[in-house]
Amino acid sequence: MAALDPGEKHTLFTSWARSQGIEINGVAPAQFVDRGMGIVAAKDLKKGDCLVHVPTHALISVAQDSIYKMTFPTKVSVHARIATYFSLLSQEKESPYSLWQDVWPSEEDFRDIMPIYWAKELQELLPPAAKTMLSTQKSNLEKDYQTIHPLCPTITRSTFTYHWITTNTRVFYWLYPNLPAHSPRLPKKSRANLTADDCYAMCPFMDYFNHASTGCIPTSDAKGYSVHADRDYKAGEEVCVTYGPHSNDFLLVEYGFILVANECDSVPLDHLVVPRLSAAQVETLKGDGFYGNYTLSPDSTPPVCHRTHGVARLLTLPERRYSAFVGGTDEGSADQGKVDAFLVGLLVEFEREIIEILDEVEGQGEKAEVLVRRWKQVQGIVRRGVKRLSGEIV
Ligand SMILES: C[S@@+](CC[C@H](N)C(=O)[O-])C[C@H]1O[C@@H](n2cnc3c(N)ncnc32)[C@H](O)[C@@H]1O
Repeated sequence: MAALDPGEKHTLFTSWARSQGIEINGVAPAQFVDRGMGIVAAKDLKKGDCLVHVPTHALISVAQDSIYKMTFPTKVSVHARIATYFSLLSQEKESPYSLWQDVWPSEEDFRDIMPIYWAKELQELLPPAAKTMLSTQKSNLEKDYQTIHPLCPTITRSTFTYHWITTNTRVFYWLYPNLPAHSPRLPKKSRANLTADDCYAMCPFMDYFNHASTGCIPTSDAKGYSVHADRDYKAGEEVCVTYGPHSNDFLLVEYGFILVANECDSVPLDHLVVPRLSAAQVETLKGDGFYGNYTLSPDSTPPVCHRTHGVARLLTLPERRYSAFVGGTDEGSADQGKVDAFLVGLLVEFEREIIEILDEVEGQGEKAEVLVRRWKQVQGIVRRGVKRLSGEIV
């Protein structure tokens, strides 16, 4: 349920956004109980209506004068440059973006929801996939802080962390379509060399949109970033965009929330499979491109991915049967019963572990509420996997 009058600071920011040329049509910011701010339809909307357009000159990217002129050494990531820019602005009396910065979640808000801010013992209770993602996130942040600290010693670790996480949770993918392919303003000086980590832009007002697995799909071109309605909306309904086809472990670590129903959800099985492999089997799998990323998806057919079928064959059958399967000369249906029985065994073992972990997580009280919900989802996915693989349900 949204509060339609979100308060003065949001009204002031919205007026400022309009003064920057940002078009806002029939939508407004609103406060929600469980997700901070979001966007609601301020009137009935029609599919295809342009709801928000942020012109290129209003985006904040490393190609924009104010960051480009900071002349960072090339080793400084795009993420770090943007976080540094906003960290430095936060130290100034007057910031050109103060009205925008005023409507961002506070560090206190992040402490509750973002796993990177949680106590170590709570982080230890994350599902394995989320734990791996958190570890990568922590080392990226640390690397960025260590490169920035000598260059900008006035930025404290906590200020940098806050702006790095703010950037992480609010950034849009921007391929610099307004710049020539070899512009010196491109982070790698040639469009062909860009990776996803180079393509960051902060978009004022657009960053109010919350995520849904089915929602509006933001689009960009040389003129800027836009959101069009993906369907008709009634006045008062929340309008979401989709951040991408992400699992709930990813959403939890990168954005601090999980969806109740997430059609893109899955449970990686690497922590169950990899410890069972001998060094020789690891080499074989690497050589065949079948090492790691073993995934259980509750609703796909079959419920585990092709890679998992491959590794399960290596672990249960003579190697030639595995080779025939990964080489594509045998689709492996004759061995399917044996392979499925092996997978069911793995999942039943995981289910036992989950019951113990849930006991521990439930003992952590209110601060672990999202973890309890996530582990129950994982339990549901694993149970469904067992039933489908054992033929109890289709
Ligand atoms: C781009 S911001 C969206 C605006 C944000 N809610 C705010 O208060 O400013 C992304 C953040 O919004 C929250 N969020 C987005 N979608 C959500 C959802 N479906 N459920 C709960 N929180 C969500 C998460 O905290 C996420 O890190």
